Amino acid sequence: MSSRDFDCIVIGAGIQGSFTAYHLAKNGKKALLLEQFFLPHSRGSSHGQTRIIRKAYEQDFYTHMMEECFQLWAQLESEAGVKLYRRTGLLLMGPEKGREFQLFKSTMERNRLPTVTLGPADFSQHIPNVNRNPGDGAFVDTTAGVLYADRALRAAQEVFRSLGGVIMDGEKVVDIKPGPLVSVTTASGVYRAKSLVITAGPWANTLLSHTHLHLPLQVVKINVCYWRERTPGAYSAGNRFPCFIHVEAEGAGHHIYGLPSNEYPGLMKVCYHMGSETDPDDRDRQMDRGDIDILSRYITRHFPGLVPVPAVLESCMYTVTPDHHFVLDRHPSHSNIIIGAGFSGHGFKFGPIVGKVLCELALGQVPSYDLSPFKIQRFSSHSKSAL
Ligand SMILES: Cc1cc2nc3c(=O)[nH]c(=O)nc-3n(C[C@H](O)[C@H](O)[C@H](O)COP(=O)(O)OP(=O)(O)OC[C@H]3O[C@@H](n4cnc5c(N)ncnc54)[C@H](O)[C@@H]3O)c2cc1C
Ligand SMILES: O=C(O)[C@@H]1CCCCN1
Repeated sequence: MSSRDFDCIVIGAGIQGSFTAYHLAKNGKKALLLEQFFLPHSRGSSHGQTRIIRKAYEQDFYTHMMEECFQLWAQLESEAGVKLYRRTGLLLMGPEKGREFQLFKSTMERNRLPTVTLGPADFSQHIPNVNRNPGDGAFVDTTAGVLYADRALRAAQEVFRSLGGVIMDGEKVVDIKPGPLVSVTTASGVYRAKSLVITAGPWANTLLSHTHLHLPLQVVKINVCYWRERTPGAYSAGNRFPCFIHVEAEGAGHHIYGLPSNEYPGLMKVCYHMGSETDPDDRDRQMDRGDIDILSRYITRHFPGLVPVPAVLESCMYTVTPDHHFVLDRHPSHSNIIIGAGFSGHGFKFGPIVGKVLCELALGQVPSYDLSPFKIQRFSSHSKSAL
């Protein structure tokens, strides 16, 4: 094999591509991970200090993946010798009789997951400094917590490299030629491989256009807001304050969620689970702050211990599918091109499993999980394949 020939090429060194490369290397494959920007960078979806990890989901298929996923995160922690997970628990709140709250609750019950239900009387004892809505139900997913995202991305890439994997950063893919050997062109030349995995985050459709496939993906900019505690530590991980998700919160069309103060002492991250459409190459031209207004009102009402003006603002992007489920599938016309896309703002925690199944697909193996919820076919009325 020449230095430009690989068993598999992965395009995009976000969390999904990095874990795919990691699993390929663990399988003894010669893998190349190509990234358009110099690493690390803050232009995609995987940067930043923290993400939520949880088993609480509306659908069983996500909950089922999390069992092994927690183990794989722990394995990466020990391989890289770095702490990636902090257990905090996750408070799930929402109208008790509402559809979403009931879906979360029933998944927890059906799967017998460790849960603490908080009635109105226990709530303020366990969750101080939060004004609960009358009529809201609340429970805690006790194994949930925080993942240290930047560290995790670096760790997956380091282990990949230590296993002989090659990462080429600052190398933007400008063309893909499908075939039994796929050719991938960057400014530095042409690479070839038996299979190709495309994990390009917000740029998925730009890359897929070289293969005449278009997926119904919406790219949105997320304002990542940190709010100052009036009393430092009032909502801190050290004081056992949990992550939270508030579903169907009044006046908000999408979830509002937060992580305890931890990475930036004295600041709690509280965000809106949606944003406004953006071009990933021009992200910060999108200046919509309607979400911040919603959050300020929410914080005034529910988190009296936070100053309701963001102290720190960062930016990130979601790539959203119509049903908010991922795309984990083979290309409909080229079976050796594998697509991981549309992680819809909740894909980070699944990185180790997404990487595992994309690696399995790339190697022609039967995937370890039922991937039917993630098939491209479900968009048949949306996707335009010119082939
Ligand atoms: C604010 C925010 C909060 C979130 N919270 C959570 C959470 O609490 N829990 C959770 O589980 N998930 C969460 N997520 C979602 C999670 O972070 C994403 O689902 C995940 O990071 C997506 O990773 P990715 O690898 O698909 O994309 P990316 O990280 O965007 O990676 C794609 C990579 O491909 C590269 N690329 C693109 N085009 C090319 C090209 N032509 N050539 C070479 N390289 C290319 C890009 O530069 C990029 O590095 C959150 C996301 C955001 C934005
Ligand atoms: O994936 C998660 O756990 C969070 C939930 C809230 C919105 C952002 N993503």
